[in-house]
Amino acid sequence: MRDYREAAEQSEKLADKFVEIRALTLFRWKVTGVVVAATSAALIVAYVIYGWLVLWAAVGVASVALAVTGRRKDGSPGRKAVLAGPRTLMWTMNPQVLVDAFRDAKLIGKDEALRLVERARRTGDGWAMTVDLPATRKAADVIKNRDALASALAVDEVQLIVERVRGRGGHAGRVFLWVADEDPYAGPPVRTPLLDVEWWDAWRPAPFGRDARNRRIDLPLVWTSLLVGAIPRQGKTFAARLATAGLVLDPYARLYVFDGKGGKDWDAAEQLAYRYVCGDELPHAYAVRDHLVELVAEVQSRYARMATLDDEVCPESKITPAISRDVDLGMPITAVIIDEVQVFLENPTREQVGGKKTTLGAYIADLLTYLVRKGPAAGVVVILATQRPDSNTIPSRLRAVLGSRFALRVMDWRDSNIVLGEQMNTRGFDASTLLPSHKGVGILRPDGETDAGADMVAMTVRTYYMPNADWRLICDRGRALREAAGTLAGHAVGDDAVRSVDAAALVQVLGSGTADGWVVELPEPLAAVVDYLGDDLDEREFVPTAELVEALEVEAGTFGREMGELGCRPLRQYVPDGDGARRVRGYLTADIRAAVDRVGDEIGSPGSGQP
Ligand SMILES: Nc1ncnc2c1ncn2[C@@H]1O[C@H](COP(=O)(O)OP(=O)(O)OP(=O)(O)O)[C@@H](O)[C@H]1O
Repeated sequence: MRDYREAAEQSEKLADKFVEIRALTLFRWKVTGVVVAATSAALIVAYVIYGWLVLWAAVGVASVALAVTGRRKDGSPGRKAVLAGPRTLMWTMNPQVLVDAFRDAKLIGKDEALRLVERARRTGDGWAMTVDLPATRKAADVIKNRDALASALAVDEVQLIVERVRGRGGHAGRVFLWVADEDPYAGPPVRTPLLDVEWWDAWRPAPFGRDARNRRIDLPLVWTSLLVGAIPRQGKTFAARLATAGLVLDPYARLYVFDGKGGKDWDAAEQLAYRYVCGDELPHAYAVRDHLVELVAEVQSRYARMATLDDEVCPESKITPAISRDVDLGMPITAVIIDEVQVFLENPTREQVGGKKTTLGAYIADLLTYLVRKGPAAGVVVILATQRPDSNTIPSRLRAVLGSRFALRVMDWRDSNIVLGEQMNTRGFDASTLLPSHKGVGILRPDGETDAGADMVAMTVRTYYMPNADWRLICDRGRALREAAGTLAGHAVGDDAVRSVDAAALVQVLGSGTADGWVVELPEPLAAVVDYLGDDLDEREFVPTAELVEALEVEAGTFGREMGELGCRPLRQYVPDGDGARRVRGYLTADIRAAVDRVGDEIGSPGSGQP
C-alpha cells in the first residue's frame, strides 16, 4: 500500500515537473521572440537612419560576440559526442587521418609520422597514395597488419591494397596504398582473353586473372609447376583449366590430363590429350601410375638426349623453345594436369616398388615429386588441384617442390599455409579470410624463380571466368591446331598403349630424386621437420625445439609428444647466443635421421602396419 502511495506521489511530482518545464520552455520562446522582434526593429530603424553600413557593423559585432562566448576554455575538452557517428574514409582529404590510422593500427609510434611520397590521386576505381614509413619501420609489417589498417581507415579489407614499392625508387619502408571505392571483386566476371586468340605460345605466361586494381595477371608455366587448393565449389577446377588453356592453344604442347573427380569438367580436353584418365576407381589410379612412370622415363631419356645435342642447339642442359617445337627431337612442352589429385595420392593399395613395400598413393606422390623436381628443365609442367590441401594428402616432399601456388578459399589458416607455404599467414596472406561469395578469387604466390615471382610475395587475384562452353571452344581450337600441325598423338588418336619401362632403372632414379632417398610416406610431424630442415638435416648437428615449434607453427607439448612417439627425444645442448652460449632443448639431427630410416624400414618390412 505504502509502495502504491509513494509511486502515486512520485508520478504526481513528475507531472508537476513536466508542467514546470513546459512553462519554462514557453517563457524562453517568448523572451526569444521579444528579443528577435526588438533587435529587428532596432536594425530597421538604424538602417533607415544610417544605411547599410550599420547593418554590416552589427553583423561584425555579433560574430565577435559569438566567437568570444563560444570559444573553448583552456583545459576544457569541449563538447564530445558519447557515441560518434560512423567513421568514413577521409585521408584523401586530410593526410593527418592517414597518419592517425597508422598510429591506431600500431604500425608507427605515437610520436612518429609518415612522409608523403606521392599524394592521394585517383587511379582506376579508387584512391592511390605512396608513403614512406619512419626509419626502421618495415613495409612488410604494414602488409602483414593490413586488417588493422583497413579498420583504422574505415574500409573493408578487400578494398585496401598495400604493396611494398620495390626496385628503383622503392625501399623496405616505402608503401603503396590503394583503396577501392567499393568491393573490387563484386563486379561481373571477366571472360578470358584467350577466347579471342587463335593460338598461344606455351612459353609465354598465360592470362590467369585480374588483381583488385584490374591489372592483368599472367601465369608462367614453363620452368614451374602449380598447386591449386581450395574447399569445394570455390573455383578450383576453373583455375586449373585456365592455367591449362594456354597450353591447349599451343599445338606443340602435349597434355596428360587426369581427373580424379570423374565429372565432365575435363571432357573437352580428351580430344587433344596425349594421355587421359577420368575417374576415381583403382584401374584409374593404376593408369595414372603407369602414365607417370612412362613420363619419368621420358624425362630421363630427354636428359640423355639433350646431353648429345651440340651447344648451339642446347646451350645448357635445358629445353629451349626451338627444341620444344622441333618434332624430330620429340621433346615438346609436356603438362601433367591432375584435378582432385588427392584421389590418387590417398590410394592405400599396397604396391611393391623395387622390392620395397609402399602404397600406390605414396608411389604416385614419388613419381610426381620426381617430375616436379627434375621435369621443368626437360620441359615438363605439373599442375595439381586439390580440395584436401592437408599435409597427409599432399606429402611435404611433394609440396615443397611445387613452385607456384594458388589458394582459393580454404577452411583455416593452416590449410592456407599448406597451399601457400609456411608462415604465409603471418606475412599477411591467409586464404581462409577470402569471402565465400568471391568465387574464383584466390591468393596467388608466383614462383620466385620466375620473372613474375621475383618481385612479389603473393597477390590476390580473381581468375577469369571460363565456363564449360568457352573451355570447349578453346579445346576444339586446340585440337584443330594440332591436326594442322600434325602433332595430334596418343589418346587423342586412340593410342593408349603404355610404353615399356626399365623398372630397375626407374627405382634407382626415384631413390636419388626424393628428399629422403627412398619412397616412403613420413608421418607428421616428422615429414614437416624433414621438409623444414632440407639440407640442414645433414649439415646441422642440433636443432632447438623452439626453432621447430615456431617454424612449423605447432603446439610445443603436442609436438614433443608426437616426436617422442616416433622415437625422437629432446636433449639439452649449448647453442651460441651473442658472445656466449645458452643451453636449450632440442633434437639431434642424427636422431631425426634415424627416425626417418626407421619409418622406411617399417614400411619396407613384410606385414608392417602400413595399409
Ligand atoms: N573466376 C570466376 N568468376 C566467377 N565465378 C566463378 C569463377 N570461377 C569459378 N566460378 C564459379 O564457381 C563455381 C565452382 O567452380 P569450380 O567447379 O571450379 O569449383 P571447384 O572448386 O572445382 O568445385 P569442386 O570441388 O566441386 O570441383 C563455378 O560453377 C563457377 O560458376
